[in-house]
Amino acid sequence: MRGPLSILPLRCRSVGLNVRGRDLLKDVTADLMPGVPSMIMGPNGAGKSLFLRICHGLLQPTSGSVEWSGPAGRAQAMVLQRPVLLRRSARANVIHALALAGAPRSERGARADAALERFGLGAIAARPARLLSGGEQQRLAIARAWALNPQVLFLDEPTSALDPSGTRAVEEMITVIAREGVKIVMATHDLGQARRLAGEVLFFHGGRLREQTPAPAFFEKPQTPEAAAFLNGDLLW
Ligand SMILES: Nc1ncnc2c1ncn2[C@@H]1O[C@H](COP(=O)(O)OP(=O)(O)OP(=O)(O)O)[C@@H](O)[C@H]1O
Repeated sequence: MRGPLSILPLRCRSVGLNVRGRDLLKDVTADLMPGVPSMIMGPNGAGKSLFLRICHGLLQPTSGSVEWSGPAGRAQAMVLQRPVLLRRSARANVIHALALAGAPRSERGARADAALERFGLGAIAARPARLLSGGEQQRLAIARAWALNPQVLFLDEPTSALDPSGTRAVEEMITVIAREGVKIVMATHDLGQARRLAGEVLFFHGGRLREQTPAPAFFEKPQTPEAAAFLNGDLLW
């Protein structure tokens, strides 16, 4: 774990999100602990993205509470499915994020270079970020988030728009980052990907957390019929 004080566990208690009378999330209670990657799984519309957004602080729940164990401010970051990149070079995108995070001006260039090199992106540093391929853009967005030294990194379906080689490259980055001690919390509905990356699975269906289970047990013997149907390819929403 980086930094002296861990912001984990993240404690979600009876979290609900009701929009115009509809429960998009209901009674979600979970602890996100330091350690292995947590995969947020479930069919389309299950509430995975909403849960991540609430954990990250982009959305406020309408009931319940979400509490970090320490000052979380800049110690947690999120990468979206389609990352937002500025109309600047790849390197300038990382430098801009470091500036927003308050990194001293004198350090930004070196830290940006280190982040790009760390993930094999040195060759694209000077290229306009918006003209990179989808896979390169996603890797840049993850490198940019990593450059901020987060303790927790939320990823919302980071490979859903990528081809197999782009997906593999992103998964390799995520594995490296997780091994460094950064807590990964990631939504995916790609079963193969979840098997490759998950330490535990939080399975959502219909806005509810149906189970939170260590990955091997989830894939071998899920606790709920909905998760079993999902693993079988029979649960589409
Ligand atoms: N701002 C909103 N207002 C109303 N409904 C919303 C809003 N955002 C999401 N929803 C609905 O909430 C449900 C859960 O959405 P969410 O994006 O969390 O699903 P998901 O599990 O991430 O699905 P997918 O795998 O398709 O991305 C969906 O039915 C969605 O249409």
